[in-house]
Amino acid sequence: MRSPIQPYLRNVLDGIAERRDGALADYIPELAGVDPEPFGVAIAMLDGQTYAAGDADLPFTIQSVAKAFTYALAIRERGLDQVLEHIGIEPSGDAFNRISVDERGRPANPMINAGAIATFALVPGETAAEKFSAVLGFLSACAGRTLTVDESICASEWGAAYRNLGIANILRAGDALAAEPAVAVEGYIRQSSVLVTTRDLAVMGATLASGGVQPVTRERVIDEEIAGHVLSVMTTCGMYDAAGDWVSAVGIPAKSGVGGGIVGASPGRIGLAAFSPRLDRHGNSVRAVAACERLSRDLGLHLMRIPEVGHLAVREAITNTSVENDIGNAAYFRLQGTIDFVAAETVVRRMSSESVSERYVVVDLSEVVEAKAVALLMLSEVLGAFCSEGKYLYVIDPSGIYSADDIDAHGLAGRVQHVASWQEGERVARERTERGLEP
Ligand SMILES: NC(=O)CC[C@H](N)C(=O)O
Repeated sequence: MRSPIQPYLRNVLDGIAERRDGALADYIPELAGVDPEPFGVAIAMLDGQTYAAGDADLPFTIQSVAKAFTYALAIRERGLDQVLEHIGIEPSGDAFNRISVDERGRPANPMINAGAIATFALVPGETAAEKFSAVLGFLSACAGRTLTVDESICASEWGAAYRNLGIANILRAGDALAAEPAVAVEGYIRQSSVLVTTRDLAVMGATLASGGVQPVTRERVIDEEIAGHVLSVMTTCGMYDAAGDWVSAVGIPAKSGVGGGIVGASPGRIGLAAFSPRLDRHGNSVRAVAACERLSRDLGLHLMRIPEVGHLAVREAITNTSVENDIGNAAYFRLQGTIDFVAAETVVRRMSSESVSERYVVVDLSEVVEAKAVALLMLSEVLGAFCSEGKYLYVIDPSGIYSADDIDAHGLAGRVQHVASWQEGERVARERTERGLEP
């Protein structure tokens, strides 16, 4: 059977393709000559499956989309504190090519040119080539294939790099650039000239969306903490002076480039990308912005419009049964899904609201996908209270959601037992009772 997703993406393109407003970036001579018509869109699931339509496999220069990834690399190599010493994380409200520095002389954020040049300077290596090779290696690791450079666009931008060299010189004069201006700008321009496809960008977005694991190679390229930080800065600064519009209309951490590409990373969900060369006055692709807006709306990806699923956390609860059930008069709580704070609140409210008359309490976690630390803490509190009432506690936990270590850490060692099934719980409970053991 054919997946409905590919035709859907085709439909997204068809609805936007007639838009021809916007203009090519012309301050880079070679970019002014690219074909303005291509239009591609792609999404990548966190297991590496991709869906694409239009010109999604056509290569174009990554330009400023690289900034988000080089920033991740610099943090991985230097640590967040050192990177924050050099580059702020406040939206500048200015165009991407302005010398936006804060009162400490740091570039306002890493997503504008000033901040990206300072970020590139922090990448390990002495020369532009050494630093660039680390960047190319990282971009390739995120894309899951070896990326290359468009040499003619690179040379063209380097030949007209007056503004970026000016920015770098001012940063260096203010002690805010950790390399010689020419080294930082040369490497930064090479990084901007890396060729990617829309599909590559979607996969790279998925790498950030998954918390740092490349979905195809399964390589962990950055820590979850770093991924979360980068996504935050993309949310507030990734679309330059259109960030406010972007967050309200699309609500997905993203980064655009003057090559016409936009990468988006919907945390824990998907990576997405769109590409078309004509740009709006902010330097963001007109059609790619429109495509991302449509995807966000149709696929329900807006960060501020998360469906509330916590109320489904308790799938089944059997308490205060007068009849003997399978496990000899046990209370049974079957949980499901991802248990975060909101879900755990429904669980503990349910467990503690009624006085549970049964002597055995079974908590079945076999359909729980993940439990956050706060959820285990809350569950442990309630189980601890059951314990003090003299109940026997059993956990069915085939995928190790509530490990022996967690149980220990919450002071319930020896009081909560893992069992494979209801039946095993009953057997263990009977044996203990027969041997006169306390719960
Ligand atoms: N916004 C962008 O994509 C700008 C990148 C481009 N290489 C520049 O520095 O001007």
